[in-house]
Amino acid sequence: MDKLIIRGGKPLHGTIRVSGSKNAALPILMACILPKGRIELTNVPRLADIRTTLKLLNILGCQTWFQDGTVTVQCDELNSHAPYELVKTMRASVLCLGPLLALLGEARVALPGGCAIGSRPVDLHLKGLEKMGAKFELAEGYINGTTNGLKGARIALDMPTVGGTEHLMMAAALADGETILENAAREPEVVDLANFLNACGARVTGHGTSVVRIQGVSRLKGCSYTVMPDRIEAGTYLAAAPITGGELRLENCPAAALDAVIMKMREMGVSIEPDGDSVIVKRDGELRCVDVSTTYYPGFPTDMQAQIMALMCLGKGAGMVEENIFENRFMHVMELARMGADIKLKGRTALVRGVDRLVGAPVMASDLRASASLVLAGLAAQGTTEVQRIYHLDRGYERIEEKLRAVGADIERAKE
Ligand SMILES: CC(=O)N[C@H]1[C@@H](OP(=O)(O)OP(=O)(O)OC[C@H]2O[C@@H](n3ccc(=O)[nH]c3=O)[C@H](O)[C@@H]2O)O[C@H](CO)[C@@H](O)[C@@H]1O
Ligand SMILES: C=C(OP(=O)(O)O)C(=O)O
Repeated sequence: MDKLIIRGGKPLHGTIRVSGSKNAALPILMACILPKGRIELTNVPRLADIRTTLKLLNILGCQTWFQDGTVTVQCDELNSHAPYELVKTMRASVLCLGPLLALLGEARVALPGGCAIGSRPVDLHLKGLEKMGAKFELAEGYINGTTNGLKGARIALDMPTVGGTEHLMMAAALADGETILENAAREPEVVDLANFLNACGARVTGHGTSVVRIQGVSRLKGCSYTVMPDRIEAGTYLAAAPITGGELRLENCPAAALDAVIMKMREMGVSIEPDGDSVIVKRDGELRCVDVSTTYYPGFPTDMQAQIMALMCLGKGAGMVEENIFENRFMHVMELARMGADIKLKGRTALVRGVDRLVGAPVMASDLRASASLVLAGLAAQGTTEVQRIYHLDRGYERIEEKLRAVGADIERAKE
């Protein structure tokens, strides 16, 4: 297992290019099952989750090639079994269920894993597919699904689930008739998937609003498509400049998709100025603690909660961080405390009181964004921080230590 060793206290200066979005690329790759014909995706990040997805596509019968950020996929003969070994590491792999049902009328997909941040059921995915005419049995950790043909339906989601909205959009793309998704997720990655499906010949409208309409078509064709930049990777580097007292230019930064994060950071005393497709970020006076409450897009994203908390650890005053999406997404709190942070946890809320300094310590990464918050804290801390179990980080951050080293961080990867 790898760990990161960070000797902190060095202000970061320079340019970081934001990679393609993991959370857009994963569902788009799963949707590559649907079209007949070759698909070329550019701006795909080199991440553990992408490699896992490509392996899963191979097992499902697709041919894949991945070079220099471009993935080519061709799926001719499909088979319907997604095994536990691959699905367990990555929740997004459950998204192959709907496309397989649409194309083959049957699918056997292991119940998914993913980050340990809550129970993360897929009941809304299954309920929606059932409304479209699928039947499911759960046995031995597998979802066994069958259908005599998916049919368009009106589906009102109990909550605007991102994966659920994506899953049902994919299945509906080849269903018979119109599907209307109400209370749909509005996240930019949902919009990116809809744009990809439309580039393949699907008829999706309303994406980016809470009512998405999908008029089923009989077949989809191949296409070329560029994946959107990663708003959460960008947000993490937005925090890296002020936490170290440096100044960064982030190229290819999806600023519009980061509105809520940028507004909060400005409230904290961070200057973020757009410059074409880049932003320039630095501290603007003293850092201040603020209140943050995670919610659905366009609100403050849960995937940035741990990183903004790391930044608040060094702010003046106190602020409340409320986590409203996942019930167990505060695993970074204990680790940040080991570095000298003052955080009190009560249920879904963390009270952060800013301290003058953090001190390096050995810490354990528990999930993807918790790991990112520990790296940020380590960059700012005095002394050496060792972040253990960084395989979580490798799921979502492309070449993180290279990118940070290039802007002046003292960070290296070593074996645990
Ligand atoms: C690969 C990917 O894109 N992951 C993102 C996606 O995850 P994911 O798609 O899993 O997140 P959802 O929006 O589905 O989950 C939101 C909430 O709904 C609950 N829920 C969801 C589905 C369901 O069938 N039943 C149910 O109860 C979940 O447990 C959670 O509490 O959106 C999350 C919320 O923005 C992000 O944190 C993840 O980074
Ligand atoms: C929680 C995340 O990913 P996943 O849904 O793949 O576990 C994330 O990207 O922060």
